[in-house]
Amino acid sequence: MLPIHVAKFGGTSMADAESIQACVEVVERQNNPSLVVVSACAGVTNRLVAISYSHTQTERQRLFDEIVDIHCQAASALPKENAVHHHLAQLHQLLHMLVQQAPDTLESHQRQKRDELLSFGERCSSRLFATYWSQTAADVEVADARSLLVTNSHFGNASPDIGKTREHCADLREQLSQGARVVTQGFIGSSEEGNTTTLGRGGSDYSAAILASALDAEQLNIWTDVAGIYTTDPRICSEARPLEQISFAEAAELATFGAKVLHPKSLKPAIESGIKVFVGHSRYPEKGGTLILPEPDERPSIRALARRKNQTLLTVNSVDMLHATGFLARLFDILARYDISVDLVTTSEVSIALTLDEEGSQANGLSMLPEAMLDELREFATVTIEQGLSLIAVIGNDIGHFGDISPWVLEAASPVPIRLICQGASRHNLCFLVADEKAENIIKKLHAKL
Ligand SMILES: Nc1ncnc2c1ncn2[C@@H]1O[C@H](COP(=O)(O)OP(=O)(O)O)[C@@H](O)[C@H]1O
Ligand SMILES: N[C@@H](CC(=O)OP(=O)(O)O)C(=O)O
Repeated sequence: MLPIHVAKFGGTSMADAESIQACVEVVERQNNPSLVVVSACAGVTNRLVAISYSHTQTERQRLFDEIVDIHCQAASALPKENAVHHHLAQLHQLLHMLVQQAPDTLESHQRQKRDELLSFGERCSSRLFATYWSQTAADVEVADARSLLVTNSHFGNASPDIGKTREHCADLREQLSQGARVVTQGFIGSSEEGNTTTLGRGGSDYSAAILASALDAEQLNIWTDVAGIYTTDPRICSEARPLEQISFAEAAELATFGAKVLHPKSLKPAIESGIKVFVGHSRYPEKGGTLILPEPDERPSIRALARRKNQTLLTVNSVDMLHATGFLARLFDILARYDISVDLVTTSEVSIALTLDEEGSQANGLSMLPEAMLDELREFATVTIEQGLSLIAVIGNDIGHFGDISPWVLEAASPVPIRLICQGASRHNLCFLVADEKAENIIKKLHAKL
């Protein structure tokens, strides 16, 4: 019996009938028993998020109609009499009931209901994938991820319970080893109380990694719309090159600093379980891809560049900070209470500058700078907010330990002012902030020297 593989297909690979059929071919070409984990069809989750924040019924109905259209398009290559049309109609009916409800006023209820709403994207796409698959193969089943992946009740950004998930995956492991073809949903899980949860935007990679670990899989294959991890986002720089290999640590840094191709959390379960991760193109699997390994053959000092747009720089200035203890603890406590995660930090005698990831929060419809939080900060400090910044990360190995790359960065950025620069906390990156509109050009200049 060959070891189990997990194949994850992202929203771009699930965009329409033709793309889904290409994914089925990819899976059918694999020799190993594979669990397929799918994301919602491209554009569906964004619309579901928009529904959950929209206060007008007309807007909600319009978004719902667009979702139905996306699914009908995706099902268009299936015979009219196929049961999937009936299944989709049932799911759409359930979704419509949620769409018609006015948004809840209680934030905690709202979060729980939002996760229920967001789950429909993957619930529909998994059904579509399984149906296309069953056109060419027997014994295709859909496993509800909510009976496999157990999480806490942190709706919108739930954390997995690895032990319980493992227990819940025992039957699935058996089924796969007996040759069953199983499709499940990425992104969604269930709390112990049985409520639907989601793992955060882009979380299907994370689901796939958690399930791969729970199934003792040998390899996790992430199939997307690019032939692997590139030296930088090929949409920014046409000169970007695919990387044959990259280390877990470098890939994690790339993902954290904006390379959408991989979810930042997805590597942890893979590292812990020693699972190899491969990233490839679902339309052109023959192009090869990137293997993420603990020890790649080469460890160049600069491997790749990443960019995260829409960064907010918060500068908190207070003379109380001078020689004071507990100041940072107080500041971070306030941020944590408002669920704000901090990225880069620099400090001086009386001020601290930190970046907050606005793009990620906006994708979830959240405000990055709630007034109540700013009021609490203003009780003991002056607060300055700068927006419209891009974080550029230079990623590699032993950065700052053997030779200094900052002159190279400063030269590429010049004459654009650098608002903040961070190096030293990790051997794998150097990060800096510049105005959003200047970032692409700087990346191209830096990339030309890679
Ligand atoms: N370093 C990188 N290498 C490859 N792709 C990258 C990189 N940085 C950003 N990307 C972007 O990530 C996209 C794939 O991620 P995403 O759109 O989330 O795919 P999926 O729908 O498969 O989850 C690519 O189209 C590419 O533009
Ligand atoms: N559908 C979810 C989960 C996901 O991972 O999607 P994708 O694989 O298309 O990034 C989202 O859009 O957030």
